[in-house]
Amino acid sequence: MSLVLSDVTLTYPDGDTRLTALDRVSLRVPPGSLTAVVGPSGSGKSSLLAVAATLIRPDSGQVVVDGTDTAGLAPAALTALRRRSIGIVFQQPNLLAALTAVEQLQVMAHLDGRPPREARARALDLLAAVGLSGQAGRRPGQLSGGQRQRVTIARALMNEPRVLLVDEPTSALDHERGAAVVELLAALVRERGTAAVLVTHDRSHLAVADQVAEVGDGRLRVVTAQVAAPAAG
Ligand SMILES: Nc1ncnc2c1ncn2[C@@H]1O[C@H](COP(=O)(O)OP(=O)(O)OP(=O)(O)O)[C@@H](O)[C@H]1O
Repeated sequence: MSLVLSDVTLTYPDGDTRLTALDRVSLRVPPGSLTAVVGPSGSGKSSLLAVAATLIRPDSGQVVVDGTDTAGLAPAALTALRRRSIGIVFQQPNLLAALTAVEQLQVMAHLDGRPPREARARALDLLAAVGLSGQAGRRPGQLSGGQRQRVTIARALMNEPRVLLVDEPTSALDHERGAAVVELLAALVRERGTAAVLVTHDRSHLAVADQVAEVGDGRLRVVTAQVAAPAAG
């Protein structure tokens, strides 16, 4: 199992008391599968992703990424695990304005200390995989919204993460382009054996998911579990 959350509780300070954002949440995401997370605004979806990304430590419960229990890790080890094993795609494509598409990906490999020549070849392959071979030399200002979001997905996959966390990647796109991005995401994670979690408000995206989890009042309920646990990874 690439990502396991067990009995995770997360609270935030709220005046004199605490607000429970996640209440004993458990979720298992196998390699090569996509789990969609849906729920109303304020139900805890982003909190769930932040905990899975090890950006926030829960009050209690366990977060296991690629077999490593993150609870006991010091900040430096946590950063290394995150860089190596977790890819994150945010709602808004946060690309660097001055860099071309291929350079956006190369930066990730550079941060991870990978050789530049190998990184460039891999970056070009990934851009081809997301349908952008012709746009590798373009800067964000020369790309459409859907193309920019594809670059962020390719970038998140650059260091071959075991876990990919995606927060509402299509909120800036029209329905058709949004559906294309989500279908591409599902195909990529299956092909690469990545365990992906996709937060979405668009129920039409649920059709491509292997597992659908619904959050409400901090609780999480897996409403469909069709995950056949592919052998890869
Ligand atoms: N840093 C914080 N401090 C205090 N409360 C917070 C903080 N972040 C989130 N919350 C609260 O925790 C709850 C869950 O928030 P979260 O952002 O996880 O929901 P969400 O489902 O992602 O919402 P949306 O769909 O609107 O993005 C909300 O009640 C929110 O107000």
